[in-house]
Amino acid sequence: MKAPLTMTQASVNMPSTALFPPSSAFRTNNRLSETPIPTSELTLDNRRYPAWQIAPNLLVSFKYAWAGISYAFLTQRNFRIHTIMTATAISLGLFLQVNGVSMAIVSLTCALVMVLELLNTALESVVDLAVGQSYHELAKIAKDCAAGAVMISAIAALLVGGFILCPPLVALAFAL
Ligand SMILES: Nc1ncnc2c1ncn2[C@@H]1O[C@H](COP(=O)(O)OP(=O)(O)OP(=O)(O)O)[C@@H](O)[C@H]1O
Repeated sequence: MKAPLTMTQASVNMPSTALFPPSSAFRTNNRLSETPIPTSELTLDNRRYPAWQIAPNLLVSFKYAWAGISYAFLTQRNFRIHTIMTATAISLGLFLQVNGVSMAIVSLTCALVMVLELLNTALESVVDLAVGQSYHELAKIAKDCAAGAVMISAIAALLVGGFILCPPLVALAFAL
């Protein structure tokens, strides 16, 4: 039985044909049958449902990740707002010289909002891919819940930012 590859082994040892196999090999090697592959046998080259393309190395993975972030920034108004809010909160924290733990909390909370907005965008795309422009109650539930998750995280970020940044800001204002 073939031993599962680690990520490093896979990228060093795997021939490019394993990542981009011809269609016939794709079906046999990747076993696109209905037979489930035991988890212990899963490797990088026999993913149950391989993607149209798989990133061949870490650098290319980063490129795709950046493409996703750029897409969200260019197309999602809310993502742009979250980016500006994050930049403002972190700049303010640095300017007010709040302590390291507080900066970490502000950064993590802001990152959570941006991450959820990215996931919301991803989910919207998958839902649109599945149902197109037709109405479906489950599509509505999926999109509304994802939007709700973003909203809750944004409210939490505002509260965290307010609790951490407002006291030193007010103190500074009174000191002037
Ligand atoms: N296929 C669908 N079936 C049913 N309702 C839908 C469907 N597509 C969108 N909706 C409804 O319209 C709302 C807006 O959908 P849309 O895809 O425009 O999200 P959005 O406004 O871009 O969300 P966000 O502002 O978070 O990016 C959804 O929250 C949902 O209530």
